[in-house]
Amino acid sequence: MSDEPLPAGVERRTIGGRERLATRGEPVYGEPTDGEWRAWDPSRSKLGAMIDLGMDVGLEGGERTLYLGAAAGTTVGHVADFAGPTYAVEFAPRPMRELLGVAADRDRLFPLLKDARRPETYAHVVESDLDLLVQDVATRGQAAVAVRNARFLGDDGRLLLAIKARSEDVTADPEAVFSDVRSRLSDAYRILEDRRLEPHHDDHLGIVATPR
Ligand SMILES: C[S@@+](CC[C@H](N)C(=O)[O-])C[C@H]1O[C@@H](n2cnc3c(N)ncnc32)[C@H](O)[C@@H]1O
Repeated sequence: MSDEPLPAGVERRTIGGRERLATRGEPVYGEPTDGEWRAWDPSRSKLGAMIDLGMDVGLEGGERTLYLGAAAGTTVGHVADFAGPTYAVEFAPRPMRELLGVAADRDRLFPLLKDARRPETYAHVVESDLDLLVQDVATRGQAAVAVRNARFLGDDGRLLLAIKARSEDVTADPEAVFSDVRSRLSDAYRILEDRRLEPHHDDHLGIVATPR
């Protein structure tokens, strides 16, 4: 838990007898609720973990957002509760079906069944000059995906990136993987902060960066 300011629309509230991160919206994954507020579980969300651990994510609320690796909408549902228009890219049809249900309750969430390695296939739909790019694809080549999608961010935009070490190389030392990712990202980004996401997620690195 930390004193970093939270984006408008994200609060620490007592739900179910303890203080938790929360956003206002329809429940998505059986999370505890209190009135309109629903708990944001950092152990099920890399972005939730980054915020809970006090990383300076630089969000204010209302950001125009591209989210890569949306899965069934656990995290992007929270993002769409506090952000502006939120484009959610996912390439697997099965989680996409659930994501469509999450979007049905959120008029700012736009699911796209697309491959994040091929941004040219959604560049005609997604706005440019975005405020925020969130990425959690957990597949090999995570840095390359972030670099390819930098084109959507405005000069002052933010990248909030989760890197899963085992997705790059199950046998490698996670610190060696993270060091390689930092170096590859430097083609397109300046890293502002990074930290490991334990105890919420083992062998993951959270990165806050801005375009070069
Ligand atoms: C760790 S899960 C994401 C969890 C999600 N971010 C959350 O917190 O709710 C990774 C997701 O990224 C998707 N994914 C992986 N590579 C992708 C790609 N190239 N394009 C689009 N989606 C991809 C996977 O299908 C999977 O659903």
